[in-house]
Amino acid sequence: SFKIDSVGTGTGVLGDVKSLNTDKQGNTYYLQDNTRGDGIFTYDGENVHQRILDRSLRQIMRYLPGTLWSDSDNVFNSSYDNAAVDAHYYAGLVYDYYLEKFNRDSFDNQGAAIKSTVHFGRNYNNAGWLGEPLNQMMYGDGDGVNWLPFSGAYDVIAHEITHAVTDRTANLLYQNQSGAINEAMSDIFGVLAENWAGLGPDWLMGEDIYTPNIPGDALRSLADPTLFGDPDHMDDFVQLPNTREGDWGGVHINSGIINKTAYLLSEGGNHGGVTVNGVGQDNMGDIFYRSLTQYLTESSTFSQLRSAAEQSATDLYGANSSAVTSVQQAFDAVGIN
Ligand SMILES: CCC(=O)Oc1c(C)cccc1C(=O)O
Ligand SMILES: [Ca+2]
Ligand SMILES: [Zn+2]
Repeated sequence: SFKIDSVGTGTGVLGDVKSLNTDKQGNTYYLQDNTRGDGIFTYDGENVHQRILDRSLRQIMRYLPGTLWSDSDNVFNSSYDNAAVDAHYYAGLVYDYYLEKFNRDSFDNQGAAIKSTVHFGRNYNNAGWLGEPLNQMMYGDGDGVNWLPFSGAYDVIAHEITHAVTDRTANLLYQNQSGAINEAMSDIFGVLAENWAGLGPDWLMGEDIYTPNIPGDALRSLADPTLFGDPDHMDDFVQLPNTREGDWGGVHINSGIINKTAYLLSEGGNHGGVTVNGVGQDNMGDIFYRSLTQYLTESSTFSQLRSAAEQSATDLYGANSSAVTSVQQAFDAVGIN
C-alpha cells in the first residue's frame, strides 16, 4: 500500500505533548513513522493476559506484535494512548541518536524497521528486546507503584534498542561477565542518548518511571552504582548462578562495575585509590561504541573489554594520547586488569 506521511500529536506517559510521524490510510491514522529507515511501527499488545507471558516464548509469539496502533483523528490524547505515544516518539529519537552520533542506520545499520509493542501483559513490571525471530521491543504497563509504563522513559527505550545493536554486533552472551558488559552497554548508551536529547543530563537509569511516589530514586546509577545496591569495583563482583533467578550470573548487578568505569572515563574522579582524568561523554561514547562494534565478541570478559577500549582509544586518538591513559586509569580504578 502507498505510504502517506502525516504528523499527529500525542500525550506521553508523563503528560507531555509531542508531535508524531504517522501514516494515513483512508480516514485512519497509524503509528507508523515512514521518515526513518524502513519505518518505526508501534503496536497494541491489548493487555493479553499475564498467564500467557509466563508461558514459553512460543505462546507469546502467537500474540505479538499485536495490532498496529490506529487512531481516528491523529490526536493521541487518551490515557490508553500515552504508552504508545512515548514508545513511538522515543524510538524515533533513539534512531536519530545512532544516526547522528555514529552514522548507524537503525540497530542493524541497514535501516531495519523498529517495532514496539506496548500494553504488553497486565500490570507487567518488565520491558525488553525480543530478539530472533520477533526482533522487537515490548513494554509492560508497570503496576503503577513500582513502575509507570516502561516506554515513558527515554533512557529505557534507548537501553532496549541498544540490546538490538549489541545483538547485531558483538552479540555478547547474556550471562556472567559478557552479559554484564551487554547490560552496561545498554545502560551507557541509554544515558548518553538521553543526555544527547537534552532529556537529562543525569547518570541514572529509569528515574522517570521508577517508583512514581518516591522522588530521586532510580533503577540504577552509573555515577554511583552502590546507591541502588550494585557493585562499583571488582572486589565486590557478585557471584550468582547462571539461572533466571540468579539474573544469569548477575548481569543487571555486575554491570555496575562497567557502568562505573564508563562514568569515570567520561567525568573523571578518584576511585579505588586511582585518579582518572575524564575525556567527556562524546569521547567515552566513541570509545565504547568502537569497542562494541569492532572488537568485542560474544564471550568477551571484563579484561577483554579493557583491551578493546585501550585499542579503540588508540585507533581514535593515537597510541600516546591522554585518552589511552584515561582508559587505563578508569579500568585500574575499578580493579579490571
Ligand atoms: C532499564 C531497562 C531495563 O533494565 O529493562 C529491563 C527490566 C525493567 C526488566 C528485565 C530486563 C530488562 C532489560 O532490558 O535488561
Ligand atoms: Ca535517565
Ligand atoms: Zn537490559
